[in-house]
Order: sequence, then C-alpha cells, then structure tokens
Amino acid sequence: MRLLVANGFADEPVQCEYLPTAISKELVQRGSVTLVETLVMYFLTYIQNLPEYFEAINYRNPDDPLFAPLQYSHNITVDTFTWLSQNPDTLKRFNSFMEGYRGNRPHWSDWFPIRERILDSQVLDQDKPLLVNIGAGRGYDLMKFRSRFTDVPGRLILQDLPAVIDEIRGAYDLKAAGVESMAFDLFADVQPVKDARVYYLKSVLHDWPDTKTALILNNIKQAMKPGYSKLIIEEFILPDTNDASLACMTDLAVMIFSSGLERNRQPWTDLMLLTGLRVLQF
Ligand SMILES: C[S@@+](CC[C@H](N)C(=O)[O-])C[C@H]1O[C@@H](n2cnc3c(N)ncnc32)[C@H](O)[C@@H]1O
Repeated sequence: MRLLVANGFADEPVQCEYLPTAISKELVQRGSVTLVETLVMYFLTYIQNLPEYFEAINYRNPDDPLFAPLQYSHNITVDTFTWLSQNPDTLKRFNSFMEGYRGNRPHWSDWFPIRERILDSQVLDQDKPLLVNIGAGRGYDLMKFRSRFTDVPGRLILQDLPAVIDEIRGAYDLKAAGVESMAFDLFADVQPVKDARVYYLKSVLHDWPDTKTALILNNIKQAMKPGYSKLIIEEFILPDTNDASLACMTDLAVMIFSSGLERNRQPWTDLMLLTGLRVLQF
C-alpha cells in the first residue's frame, strides 16, 4: 500500500487506512480494466519476446501478418483477427479494450465538415446506404454519428468479422440505435454494399502492411459510385521527422500485434496512387 499511496493510487488519511483516488476509481471502470488486462496479459509478453523474435526474422521490419510478435509468442500461424475470432474471451477483451481506448476522444464529426462535404451536397434517400463503417468494432462511431445527425436519411451499416458481429450483439442493441450490422471479411468477401455515400475506415488499415491495404482499398473502390461515393480513412499521418506523438506508441503496438504500421504522408500517397483513388484532402 505504501507504493500505491506514493504513486497516487490511494490516499492514506490515517496510518494504514486507505481511500481510493481519482486514478483508482478510473481503473475499475470496464474500459480501463480491459486496457490494463490487454497490456499486461498480452502485450507485455510480446514485448518481452521481441529480441528473440527479431533474431528469428533476421532483424527485418515485420511485414507478415501471419508472423508478427503475437504469432511468435502464441506459436500460431493465423492472422491476429482470425486468432481473436477463435478465442471469444480474448476477442471480448480486445473489443472492450478498443472501446475503452476510444473513450471520449474526438469523433470525426468534431473535426470534419460532415454536413457541408457529405450530407448537404446530395439528395439522400432513407433506403439507400449513407455510411458503411468497415471494421467498425462495437459500432461506437456509428452510434455517435446517428446521435449527432438524427434528421439525416439513409442506412448506417456496421461491417466486421462474423465473430465480432456476434460479440457486439451480446453487448449492444444496435438495431435500437438505428444501425444495421453485417458480417463481412475484408479479404474473403466482395464489398456487398454498393453505391454508399460514404465508406469509412478507422484504425483498420494501420493493422495491415501495404500489400493487404491495397487489396482492402481496391475492394472498396469496386463498390463505389463514381462522382458520388466517398472513402473516408481516419488514421494517423506521422510527421516525417522528430515525431513526438502518441502515434509512435501505436506504431509499435500494431507492429507487435499484426505486423501493422502507422504511416507518414508518402506511403499514404503511394497507396492512393496505386489504387487510383483521387485524394481530396489529407
Ligand atoms: C483496430 S480495430 C478498429 C476498430 C474501430 N474501427 C476503431 O477505430 O475503434 C480493427 C477492426 O478491424 C476488424 N477486422 C480485422 N480484420 C478484418 C477482416 N478480415 N474483415 C473485417 N474486419 C476486420 C477487427 O475485427 C476490428 O474491429
């Protein structure tokens, strides 16, 4: 307890009597519990194994989703999201981790002019797809969108792996929130929702190396209606030099997790050129 008091996790108003602090109260919230569990039970092991992992791959930059430090540590040969799908408890913890990590961080409607650029410039139809959130996790981005734009017609569609869709159904009533859910595999399925106004990907592409990312983007491109559909990608763009951002940590985390990476401007530009998508705004 002395150590906890010294580090602000408890108060000791009287000798050997303890009270919670703001930090310990936060730490018992679901999002924080799963965040700490995920870091300690999983990431710590992967990080400890990094020296031998790098030796095993001859000190190359990890670029194989089937052989990231996570795969090395668990001795598995499937990609990370397939492994999560096969382990319901771990998947549930990961989804709660993502939800907790998102916490009350800004929503894209806080910084992107959605009304001007997406909603007001087109006639929208109640029965047509307005927003398809691909790799949406528990759907918090869509629910926030619905609560901000209650008057806007159009379908909001959540897509993720089948196991994730099952897990979400246990956690939320998406239908009541006006969100449709749809099982979809980025690599095995052709995008089934055609001609949506927006396809939205947040923190999905950073999980995959360039070859896989190009496949994902091409798949979406086939479903887009020229001159109408937009693809919105929400990811970090790392500065080219002297980066001091939170994204450096995520860069390492996704490398360990799935041989993923955060990108600076040039690789994003190269990917867009490769897929022939016209970039309107960085
Ligand atoms: C890092 S999480 C991001 C979740 C959410 N977009 C967010 O920003 O909080 C990546 C998401 O991609 C999904 N995903 C991974 N591989 C997928 C695949 N092959 N097909 C569909 N979704 C996939 C995962 O299940 C997960 O929900």
